Amino acid sequence: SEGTDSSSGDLSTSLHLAVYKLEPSQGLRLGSQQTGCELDYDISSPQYAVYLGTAERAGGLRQSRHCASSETCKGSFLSATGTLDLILASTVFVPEDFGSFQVALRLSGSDQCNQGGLQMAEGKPLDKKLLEQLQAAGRAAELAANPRWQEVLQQPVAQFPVDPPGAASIKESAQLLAGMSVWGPKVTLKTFPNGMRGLQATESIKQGSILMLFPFAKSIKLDNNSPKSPLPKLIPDHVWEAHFWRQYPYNAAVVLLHEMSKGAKSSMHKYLCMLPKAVDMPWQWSEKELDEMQVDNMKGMAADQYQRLSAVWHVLNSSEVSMPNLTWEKFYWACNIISSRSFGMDSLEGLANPRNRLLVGAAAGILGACLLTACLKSSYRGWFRVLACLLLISLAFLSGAIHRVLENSSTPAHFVGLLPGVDLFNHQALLPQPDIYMSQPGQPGQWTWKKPLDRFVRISAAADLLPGQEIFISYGSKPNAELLGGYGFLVPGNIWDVYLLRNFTAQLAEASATRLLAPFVAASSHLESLAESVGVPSVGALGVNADDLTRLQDALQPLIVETEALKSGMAVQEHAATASWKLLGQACRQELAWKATTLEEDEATLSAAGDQIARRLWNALQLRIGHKKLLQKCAAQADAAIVFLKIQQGAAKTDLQQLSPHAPALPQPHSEL
Ligand SMILES: C[S@@+](CC[C@H](N)C(=O)[O-])C[C@H]1O[C@@H](n2cnc3c(N)ncnc32)[C@H](O)[C@@H]1O
Repeated sequence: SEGTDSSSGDLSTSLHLAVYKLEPSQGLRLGSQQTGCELDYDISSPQYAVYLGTAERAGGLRQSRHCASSETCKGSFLSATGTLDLILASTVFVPEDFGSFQVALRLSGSDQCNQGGLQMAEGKPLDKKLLEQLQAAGRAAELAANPRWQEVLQQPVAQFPVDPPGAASIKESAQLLAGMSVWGPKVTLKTFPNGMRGLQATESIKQGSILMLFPFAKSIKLDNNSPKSPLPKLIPDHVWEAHFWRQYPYNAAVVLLHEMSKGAKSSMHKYLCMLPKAVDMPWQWSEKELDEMQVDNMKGMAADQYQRLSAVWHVLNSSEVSMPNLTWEKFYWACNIISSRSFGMDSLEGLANPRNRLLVGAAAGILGACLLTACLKSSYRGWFRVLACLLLISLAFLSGAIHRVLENSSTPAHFVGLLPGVDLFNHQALLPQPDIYMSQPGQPGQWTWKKPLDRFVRISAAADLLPGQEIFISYGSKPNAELLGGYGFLVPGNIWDVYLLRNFTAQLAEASATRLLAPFVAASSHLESLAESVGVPSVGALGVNADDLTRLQDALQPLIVETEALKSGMAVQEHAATASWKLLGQACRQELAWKATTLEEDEATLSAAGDQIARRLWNALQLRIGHKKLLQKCAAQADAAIVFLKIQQGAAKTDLQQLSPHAPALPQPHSEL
């Protein structure tokens, strides 16, 4: 029943059962008007962790109890000194849809307790003070149980609703998920307050325990390296081989489209209904929108992506391919889906191949049957029977050995696939460690199909997880531009963010034109090794974040020493350290000066736009704000290093104020170096 309810009668002997639906920030209040009554409660299968408390009518919490989700929560409260209210509330994360509870209550005590019965008020906001008390009690317990929770609570929540709507509603999706082959009893699907669909722990999960299993066979997948067409009837091998669409993500998109074309007949139909209707990628943005990112190569990258898509689309429409009813919109949707939610998986061919497994099994079976017959047939001579029996025993060991030989000689295959359920975890970019890892303990975010017969994708907890907590996986240590380009989202405050110093080579050349670095710049191999040493494979642009900067300086300094020493034969160690830091600081400031707007202006634009801001503009602004903060930080770090060196070198009188970390002032070109 829903709504206000009350009951009367002999409550000391009757159980009152009610199912209540609660709204966010609301509680269920059940009360007795009498003193000295005992209220037994029995709450079965709450969907979320709840707090129960009793309160005096005048306010103030008297007793409280935390009930974990899926725990059957039983106990009793006594209304010792006055009237008693039983309050049910979810506190830590008040879910949007609080769900339904079955609450069984039994009121006993004196006859007085029956008078007035149980008053039930549903859907009324809880007394603020009481709720705060409950929250404080609940949080204190949870914080004490897991200090990591503090970090999680402090994470900023993105204001913008980041997820595109799914084809199915969250409720439908949860039902669909339950009907699929995903095992994950402690995990539930949810839309979080920031509008993002993701997975939430419904109860405490211990570090290392498995929280989700998914059979590999139920995924939509293909071998990423295979030259053969996965759909030879629709796309002949020679067409498949001839085009670059054999590459990710186009190859897997074609397989997804084929699965979609089966409609309700597809074995993956439930999963397909859960996929987002649209994923917005930068290649779909207008030039003006791309400009808002203030990243040089974005337009080029977007144009390149669009051209590749168009080329594949062109071949798909040719007479050699028979994929009817395919539209451009469906095609690029599939590519975007693969790009934003597929997994790469290494597997072992050989035994992993079901046909090979069948062959090994059949051969062992036939041999075993022959030997068994030989064992049992009395017509054979005694010694032969003994030998046959021994062989039979060793067959068991033999099959194990064959297995191992095949396993070791198997070639690894790289699959790309969609893993239903597993693809509902969102990306953690605010903490270095994700909450979960896949299959291989100790290597969060990476996994290999170690055992060929291991047919389940396993998701295990990388830390203790608390009820109500969103569970994040890692998509890799990706900077925001890469997240935006490959997945259509970014994370403000992303700890992996990197800024590509454009034309760093040119800046070096400029710096060296008159002085130091001429031979160094001339030797492009030097530059390449420099780029490699900071983990950025491209020449001409170097990625910087605070860590890279130190590594970059480390790499730059000996080269300056080398060059200068060659020129003058002097020991230039000290000068080179300062020079390399100056060069880096200058590069960061130069980059900031090239931007069309300042950080302050961007932040003002963002806050002026408010909640109604267009999604693309929000993404572009967040990207460029993040970049500018990074550049300022790097410039400040370079300044600090120079000050430190000066102090070290005894060039006292250094005024720290002089080198303000955020000073936009530009060093003159060719200055001092
Ligand atoms: C593998 S899916 C994750 C599940 C997805 N939220 C859903 O409901 O289908 C990847 C997509 O989720 C969203 N996403 C994942 N992690 C995110 C994050 N940290 N911030 C914002 N959006 C995120 C992006 O839309 C991304 O393209």
